[in-house]
Amino acid sequence: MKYYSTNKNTPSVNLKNAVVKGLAADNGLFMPERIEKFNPSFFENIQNISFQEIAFEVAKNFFGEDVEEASLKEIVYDTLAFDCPVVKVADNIYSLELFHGPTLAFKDVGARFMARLLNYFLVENEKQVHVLVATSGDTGSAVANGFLGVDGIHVHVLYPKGKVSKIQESQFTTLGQNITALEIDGTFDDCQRLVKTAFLDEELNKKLLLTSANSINVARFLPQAFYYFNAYARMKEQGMLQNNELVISVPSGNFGNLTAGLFAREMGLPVAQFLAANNENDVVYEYLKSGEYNPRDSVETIANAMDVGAPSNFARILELYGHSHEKISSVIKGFRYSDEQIRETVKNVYEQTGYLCDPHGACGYRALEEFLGVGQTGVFLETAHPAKFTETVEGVIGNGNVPLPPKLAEFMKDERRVLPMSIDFQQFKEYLKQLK
Ligand SMILES: N[C@@H](CCOP(=O)(O)O)C(=O)O
Repeated sequence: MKYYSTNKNTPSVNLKNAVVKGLAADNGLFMPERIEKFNPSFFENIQNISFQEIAFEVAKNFFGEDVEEASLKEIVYDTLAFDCPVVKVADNIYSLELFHGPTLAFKDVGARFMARLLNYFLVENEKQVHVLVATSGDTGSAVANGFLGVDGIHVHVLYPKGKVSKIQESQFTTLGQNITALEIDGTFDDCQRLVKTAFLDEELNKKLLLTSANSINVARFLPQAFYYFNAYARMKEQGMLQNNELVISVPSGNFGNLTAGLFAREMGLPVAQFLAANNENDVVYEYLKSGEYNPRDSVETIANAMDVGAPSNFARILELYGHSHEKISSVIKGFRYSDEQIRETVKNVYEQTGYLCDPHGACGYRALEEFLGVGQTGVFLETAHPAKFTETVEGVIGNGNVPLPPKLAEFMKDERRVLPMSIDFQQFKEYLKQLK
């Protein structure tokens, strides 16, 4: 399969190149040249198929021509060493819990898959690979953990100083080994700008093998489609759909997660409607309403992983629907919530149902509550474990007792080690130039 750039100013590449380069040479995002539809019979029996089997079928659609079947199967099965269950929260509202992986956030699926696929492609490669990753909270830890201790790969995590939760920060600043945390005096968008500029810098690219592990990278982004298929299967299996239309609500920041859902729909997954639930970083929300897209600097919110002012994957959404505002705004409905509304939702859902949402999941839940009509069933993506946001969540539910899962407590033990850096690209470049 060939991958072309959304900017269409550079030749298409094969999967290996798309994964190893991350970003296209013309600053566009790679898109697969085809999206294969499943035969409708696949969905008739999907409830009888396991998560790993479903994921393997989806993976074959994208990667089957470029990765040997047995290896692809091993990569998929090894990636999904944990479950992504669907649980009932309220009448017709379900949570797709994506926080049962090693770093307790949805990024574990894509990051683990990418780490394994990169390893498959680089087996013969002698050169050290430098993975540059910008994070507003969750990607950094998932990528750091996915690549921890992997020979020949060094991960550099850029995160905005003071703008991620304490636990999120400890998850990528305490690991040491082949993981370096760069504390950037700016926003997530500044971090993303620095890494994208590095990918396009000729001098750096002559010297170093640089790649991205953000959802820019197709190997990080496409596997996120796995859990949409599995959610449908498990809901069907447990009689949660009852012939109702399925509405999926996605807390959205860089829009990789929602875009993966759109790809799943293009492959035939029966989804009636997607909801994009934003915090106050609402550039896509505005686009959906008006057709005007004006990226701008992000603002800080309590749903910090979604503090993105220039979402990378918007380019893929435009491409998927031929840049038609009409099509995009019919498939995706936008919702936007203030910090106050997010707190209110965490509290109300907890008091009314006993379910504790994290601030991002709360946006997803609220969008469903506002949108769902008769004959529809909704599922929201619970993108991270609420304990990753104890500072916020405990204050809201008035209960200083959100138990810290042992996996998270482990990260809090070690010493935090960071390299402070400004948003000046030259400083970042000097740092990269001294690497081997
Ligand atoms: N929400 C992210 C921001 C980066 O998104 P990605 O999906 O492109 O890696 C985070 O938590 O870091």
